[in-house]
Amino acid sequence: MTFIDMLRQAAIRNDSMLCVGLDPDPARLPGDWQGRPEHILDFCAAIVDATTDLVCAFKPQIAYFAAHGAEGQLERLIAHIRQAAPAVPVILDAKRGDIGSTAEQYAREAFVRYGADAVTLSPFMGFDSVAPYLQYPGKGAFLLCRTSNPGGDDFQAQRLASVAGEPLLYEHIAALAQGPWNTNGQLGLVVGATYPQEIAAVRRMAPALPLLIPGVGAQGGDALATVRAGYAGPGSVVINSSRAVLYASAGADFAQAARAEAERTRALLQSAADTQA
Ligand SMILES: O=c1ccn([C@@H]2O[C@H](COP(=O)(O)O)[C@@H](O)[C@H]2O)c(=O)[nH]1
Repeated sequence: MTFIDMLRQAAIRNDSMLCVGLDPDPARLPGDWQGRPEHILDFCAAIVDATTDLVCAFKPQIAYFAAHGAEGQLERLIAHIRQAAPAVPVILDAKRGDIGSTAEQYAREAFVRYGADAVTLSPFMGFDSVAPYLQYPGKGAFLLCRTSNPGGDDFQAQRLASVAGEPLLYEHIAALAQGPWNTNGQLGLVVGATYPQEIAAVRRMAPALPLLIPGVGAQGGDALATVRAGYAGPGSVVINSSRAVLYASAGADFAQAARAEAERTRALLQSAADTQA
């Protein structure tokens, strides 16, 4: 089954557009695990177990594992998700972008070593830096388009005088992903919940692409405006929340608190979709 099909089916089955982001910071682990990176897997597995029926995807952020020499724990975590939630896709947030020969290795890392269903990529180095990921049939690739951080303005909001119609850079990326770059229907776009107007603009340009939307929760993005701007049916938006779910409680009840926060966020997002329908 392709990533796109898996995402749509998980969204329908769990009635959810929520993606729980797995960004385990050892300094914020609960109780006795605090400051102990060897418990990253224990922590993330407990979060996964508490939320499997509430999400359309899980998104581990590779930096939180690699920074602590915990790549082995990331491998075991993804294997755990396969067992605990076989129908929920895994999006590896790696934001890779390099020349083709190196990209081949990064693609192998994401899809063979970790067995992820989709990966995040920077399109900055052009199509040949993206193409190696498209050699894996059915796997997904989300291109950074209009990121959630304020510094995204520095490049993404600049006008491209060299392209007909003078689009902004992020609009150009959306047009490429919707059109010539999407050779096998594997691409999606990353658009921040902190910029709902830009989500709407991207949705107009790319009506069929899945949008990975971080920025609700800890970054303060407007969840309702996000859904209204981007939702186009099950699997069309993957709205990520990491810290707000992971660290809902620092105590022994951390997994229950994560579930409660995930339930609250899922319901909020669904309410916006329901009022739109
Ligand atoms: O534009 C982007 C792209 C990726 N991210 C990633 O999403 C999560 C957000 O975490 P929160 O704790 O919910 O703020 C994190 O892994 C980022 O690396 C993003 O925030 N913005």
